[in-house]
Amino acid sequence: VIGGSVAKPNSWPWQISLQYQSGSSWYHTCGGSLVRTGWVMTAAHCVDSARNFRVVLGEHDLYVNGGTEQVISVNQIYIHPNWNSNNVANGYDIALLRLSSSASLNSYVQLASLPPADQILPHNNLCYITGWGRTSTGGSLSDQLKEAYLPVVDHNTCSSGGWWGSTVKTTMVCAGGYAEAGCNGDSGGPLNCQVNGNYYVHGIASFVSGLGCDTYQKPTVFTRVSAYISWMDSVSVNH
Ligand SMILES: CC(C)c1ccc(NC(=O)[C@@H]2CCCN2C(=O)[C@H](CCCC[NH3+])NC(=O)C(F)(F)F)cc1
Repeated sequence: VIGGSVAKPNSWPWQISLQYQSGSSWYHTCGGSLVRTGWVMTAAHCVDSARNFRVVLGEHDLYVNGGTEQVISVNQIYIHPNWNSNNVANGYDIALLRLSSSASLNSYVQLASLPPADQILPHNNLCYITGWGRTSTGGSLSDQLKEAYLPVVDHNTCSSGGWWGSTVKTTMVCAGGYAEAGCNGDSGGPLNCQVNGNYYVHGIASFVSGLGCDTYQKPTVFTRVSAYISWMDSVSVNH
């Protein structure tokens, strides 16, 4: 996350850290959201490599054991069937992770609220991106979970010339401030949007400009969660 600030610990209790094993160590690679006690929602591009993954819930500082963490291994990965790892602009950058055991819900670990199917937020709707991603383009990951104010940029604006053009589809949500943005390592994490006073996860961090995370008129692009409610229901009801 570029800009914004360190979040109050566990104030986004559905946020998870997705980690992969290399040797005997584990590394943060992406964010994600707990959507059922046994299911995590993340980006397809986070899990389309043959790696061993685990999920850390109730996390704040990646390098400090705060005593609220729950570490659970990933049993099964369900990537959207239409996902094409060679073309993130096609969309479908969404995956569901089946956990090997159920998370215990408490004040540090809670389920995300998902929007109703097909809900589209208005321009400038209040949203926050959260994550442990790079804090500057090419910089290092954040030790502690960060949050940044990222208002919605409607499709009309986001897909216009000089902005993302036709790279952005209606199955995506754009959000961006001027100094604030998602960055590498925030992938898969939530865009937390306030609707009638409550926060809903409306986006899954998908891509930013290859020229830099906070490039002018290239807001952060998220998978639009409300476009995939039926797919998620079909996966979880059948597995
Ligand atoms: C032209 C279009 C298809 C396109 C647009 C932007 C990109 N951006 C990128 O590839 C930049 C550079 C480093 C990783 N990155 C990203 O945008 C990565 C992964 C993208 C998945 C594609 N492999 N995503 C993120 O950093 C984010 F925003 F989710 F936190 C790639 C392709």
